[in-house]
Amino acid sequence: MSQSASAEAQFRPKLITPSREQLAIQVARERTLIVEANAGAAKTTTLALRVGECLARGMSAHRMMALTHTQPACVALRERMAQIGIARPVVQQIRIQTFEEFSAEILRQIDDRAVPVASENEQLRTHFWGAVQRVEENEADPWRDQLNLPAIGDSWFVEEFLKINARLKGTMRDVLERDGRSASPEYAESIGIDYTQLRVYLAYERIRRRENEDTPLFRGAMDATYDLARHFHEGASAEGLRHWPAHAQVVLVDEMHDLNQAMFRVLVEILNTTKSLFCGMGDVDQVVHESSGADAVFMQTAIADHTERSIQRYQLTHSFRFARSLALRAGRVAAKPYSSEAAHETQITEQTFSTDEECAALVVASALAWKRVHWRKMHEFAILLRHPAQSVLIENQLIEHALPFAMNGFESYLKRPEILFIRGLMAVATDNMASLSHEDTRSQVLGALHFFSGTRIEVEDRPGDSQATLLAEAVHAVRDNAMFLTTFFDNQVLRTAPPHLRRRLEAARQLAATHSGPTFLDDVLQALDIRAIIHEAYISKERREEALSNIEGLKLAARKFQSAFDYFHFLNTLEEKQRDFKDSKRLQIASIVSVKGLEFEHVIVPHLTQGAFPAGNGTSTEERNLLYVAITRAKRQLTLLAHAERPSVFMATMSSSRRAGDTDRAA
Ligand SMILES: Nc1ncnc2c1ncn2[C@@H]1O[C@H](COP(=O)(O)OP(=O)(O)OP(=O)(O)O)[C@@H](O)[C@H]1O
Repeated sequence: MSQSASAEAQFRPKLITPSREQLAIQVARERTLIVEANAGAAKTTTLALRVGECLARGMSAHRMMALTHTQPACVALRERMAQIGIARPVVQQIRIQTFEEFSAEILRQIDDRAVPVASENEQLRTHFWGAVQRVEENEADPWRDQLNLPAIGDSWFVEEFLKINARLKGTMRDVLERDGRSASPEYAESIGIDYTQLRVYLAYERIRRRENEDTPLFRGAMDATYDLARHFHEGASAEGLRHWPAHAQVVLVDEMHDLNQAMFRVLVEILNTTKSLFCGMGDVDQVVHESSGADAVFMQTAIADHTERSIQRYQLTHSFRFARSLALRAGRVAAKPYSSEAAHETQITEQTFSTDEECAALVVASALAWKRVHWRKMHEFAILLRHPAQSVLIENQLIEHALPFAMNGFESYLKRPEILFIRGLMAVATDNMASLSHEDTRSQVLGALHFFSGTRIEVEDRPGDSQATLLAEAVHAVRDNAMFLTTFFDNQVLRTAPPHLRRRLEAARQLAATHSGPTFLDDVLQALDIRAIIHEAYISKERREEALSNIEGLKLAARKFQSAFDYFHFLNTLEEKQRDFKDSKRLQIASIVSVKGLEFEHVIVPHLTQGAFPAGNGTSTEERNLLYVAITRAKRQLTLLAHAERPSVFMATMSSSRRAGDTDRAA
């Protein structure tokens, strides 16, 4: 096959020599290809090779299109095409878009007016609180007694809502499954969500879609794909739409494993209305967006089931990103054949720890060792975490060792609401805003004070204004003037906090204003009864535990300073300094999900403890896929840190015959 495919190929790439697997895909004559590829096995590059081949055979770039999930993926695909020798002006003619951009472009011809895009979650929050208000005021709801509406500012509820919103739209479940049924608690349960959340979702969608008019009021992330998919689902046709790719000859989809129902519905419409050659690339073991409806099923028979096409399957099994040592482990995790054609080595190191402090110390030692050799390339060192709370001790130690870092996928623990709440309280108690010098930090602190104390903002002469509007104004005010925080605390927080909480807030403020010394922070937290505050503020057990670990981390770090004030001032200076560092000088602390598709020279995966990673008792597919994504980001070095007594079951999965502490070098 390799010789004939090679002889048949009319496109000769620059810089690389395609492997046998790549060549087979490059020249394949079948109309509908699905390529199952391993991580780092050159999906993007091979799509570029196929484009090169189609161009060499006389097809026009104007009639080619590629759909991806993210902007960086579009850029990467264009870059890869140029790298292998497709002229840049030709690359520019190819329609390469995210599903969302494509859908938005098509909808512009369908909408009867321009629809604003709400790109920030902050913008959606206002509509979200509007939806909560609607549900609250709806006396006609027969299941009203089953509602459990959030207090204004409950960021956990908003966060959950945003996830549910993404999931219901990604899976289109409410569109596909309601079928005339009423939105009852029973129905909510059948689609796996809480009744209150369902009600809020429906109210939110009514606001967004102007009580179900055709053209919505606004679109949030992924709403264009959902709206277009619904448009087709309701029977509308793509015919006659000016920017519809009716004449497309080549249609490509990268990261096909991340397709959800809404994207798939749009893709089906393209496949059914064109005579195009289709090639979709994906890795079923990289599905980690199940929560927004991503489903490997769309790489299986779905296309054959919904179009007239029959599918031909190909594979890409050799990694070019990392060497055989890691390919073997990745293959064991995903239970599939995996080899490597990388020209470099990948070193794998396994170490054990007995306490979380020890684990953090190993991470930092590894980062320092990397820095000694590669100080210019700190951004190529990535610490990949399964849970946000795992960053606490690591951040503390990185700060101690003056190692700058950037966070990806979640906030630094010092920016999480419970810590901001304490920082705000301290600043107010001492009437000194010097530790909150940045306006962003101040506005986050105000939000945290508001949230944890359950404040209901009241402004004279404006009884009709919504809480969301008043809060937004308060945030605006504190950005301009730091001292506004004290005004807000006195006039809003203390005035409306329930009596038991007000007493505790006043006691903590008093203590903070008059005491100092090593036990100072512990005493203030005790006066506050921070446990009770966290318990009241968060509904989820997981979130409460995470908040308490964040507080413990804060206490530990503050103990190393003369007083907690010194620590908060130190933090402030550090925040200022971190802003000055170029991204290339900062190592990365990231959630695994946020680094999909990226690669780093050195990846470290700490906290491989049974119960932490995999979380809970199980080894669900999602946990396994997360591990797979994490380890396959490494190019030259992978460090795995496992608990000495309770190692993650994944350690055994990955290395059948290795002992902990072994260092493995293989080409
Ligand atoms: N034939 C080849 N010879 C050498 N290197 C190659 C070849 N094909 C691709 N590569 C290199 O392999 C690396 C990984 O390729 P690519 O990014 O396309 O993988 P991917 O499958 O899209 O990754 P992921 O699974 O993370 O999304 C790139 O650095 C690319 O330049």
